Amino acid sequence: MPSLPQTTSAIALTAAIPIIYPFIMPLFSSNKLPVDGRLVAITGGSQGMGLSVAKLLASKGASVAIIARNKEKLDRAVGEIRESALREGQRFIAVSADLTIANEARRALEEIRAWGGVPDIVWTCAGEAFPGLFKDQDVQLLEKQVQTNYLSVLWTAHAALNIMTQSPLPPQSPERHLIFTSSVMAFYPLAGYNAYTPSKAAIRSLADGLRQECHLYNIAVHACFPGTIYSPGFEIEQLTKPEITKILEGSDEGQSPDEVAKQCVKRLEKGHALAVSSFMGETLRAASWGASPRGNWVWDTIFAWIINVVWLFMGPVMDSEVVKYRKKNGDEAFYSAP
Ligand SMILES: NC(=O)C1=CN([C@@H]2O[C@H](COP(=O)(O)OP(=O)(O)OC[C@H]3O[C@@H](n4cnc5c(N)ncnc54)[C@H](OP(=O)(O)O)[C@@H]3O)[C@@H](O)[C@H]2O)C=CC1
Ligand SMILES: CCCCCCCCCCCCCCCC(=O)[C@@H](N)CO
Repeated sequence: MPSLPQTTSAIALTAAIPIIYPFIMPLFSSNKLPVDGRLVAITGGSQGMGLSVAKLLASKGASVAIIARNKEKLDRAVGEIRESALREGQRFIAVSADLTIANEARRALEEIRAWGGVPDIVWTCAGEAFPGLFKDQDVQLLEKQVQTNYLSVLWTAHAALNIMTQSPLPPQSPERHLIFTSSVMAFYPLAGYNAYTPSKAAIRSLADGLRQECHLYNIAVHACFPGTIYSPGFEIEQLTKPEITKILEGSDEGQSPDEVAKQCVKRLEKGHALAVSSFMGETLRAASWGASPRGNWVWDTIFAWIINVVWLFMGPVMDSEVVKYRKKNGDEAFYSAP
C-alpha cells in the first residue's frame, strides 16, 4: 500500500502535468510555417488583414505576390510590402484578378508561377461582408457574398493545388501550405451576418476536408478565424450594419489588421490547423471543435469542457439580447407591409 504522502504527491504530480504542459511544450517546438526565402501568394493582399499578412511575411524574408481587383490599391500595397522586406533579393508582385471567376483565379496563380515559381504558401484573405437582416437583403446581395467569401476561396484553392502538385518539393524542404481566412462567426453565427457567415463556415469545412486529402501531397491546410478587424472593409460594413448586430458583436474588442496578422502567424508557426487571433476566438473555437485537430491538446480539451458549461448560459444570454431589442422596438417593428 502506498503511504498517504506518496499518494498525495502522485495526485499533485498528475494534476500538475496539464498545468505545466502548455508552458513547457513550446520550448521543444520548431517553426511550422517557415517563410524565409519562400514564395507566398496572398489574396486580398492590397488592404486590411491581407496587406498586414503580406508585410509581416516580407519582414520574415518571404517573397510575396498579392492578388486583388483594384490596380491602384495593389500598386500602393506592393510599395508598402517592399518597405517591410528583411533583405535585398526578395521579390514582390501584384496581380489584378476577380477571384469570384474560376478562370481568373487560375490565371492569377499561373502568372505568379511564371514570375517566381510555384508558390510555397497560398493564403486567402479576400472576402467582404454586407451586414443586414437576411429577409431584407435582395437575392443578388446574398449571392454576391457567397461568391466573394466562398467561391473565391474554392477557386483559389483548386488552382493552387493544381499548380502545387505539378512539381514535388525537393527532399528535406519544409512542406507547402494552403491557408484560408474564415471568421470567428464560423464557430458562432450572429444575427445580421447570415449572408456572409455560412460561407465562412464552409471555408472551415473545406479546410478540414482538404487537410485530410492533402496529406497525399504533403501540403498542410489551415484556416484562420479573426474576430472584428478594424480594416477598410470593416468601415464599409458599418454603413449597413443593423443596430442589433452592433449590440451582439459589441463584446468583441476588435483588433488592428497588423495585430490579427501577428496573432494568426504566431499560431500557424506553432502548427495550429485552426488559428484564432484572440482569447475570444479561443472561447468560440472551444465550443466548436468537433473533429478538427487541436493545437495544444491538453489545454484545448480542458478549455472545451469549461466552455461547454459556460455556453449553457452564454447562448441564452446572447439570444435574449435579440428578444430585448424586439420588445424595445415593439413586436411589429420588424414586420414589413405585404
Ligand atoms: N473585417 C472584419 O471584421 C473581419 C474580416 N474577416 C475576414 O478577413 C479577411 C480580411 O478582411 P479585411 O481585413 O476586413 O479585408 P478588407 O475588406 O479590408 O479587404 C478585402 C481585400 O480583398 C480583396 N477582394 C475583395 N473581393 C475580391 C475579389 N472578388 N477578387 C479579388 N480580391 C478581392 C480586396 O481588394 P479589391 O477590392 O481591390 O479586389 C481587398 O484587398 C476577409 O476574408 C474577411 O471576410 C474575418 C473576420 C472579421
Ligand atoms: C464565453 C464566451 C463569450 C463570448 C460571447 C460571444 C461574443 C460574440 C462576438 C462575435 C464577434 C463577431 C466578429 C465578427 C467578425 C466578422 O467576421 C465581420 N466583421 C465580418 O467582416
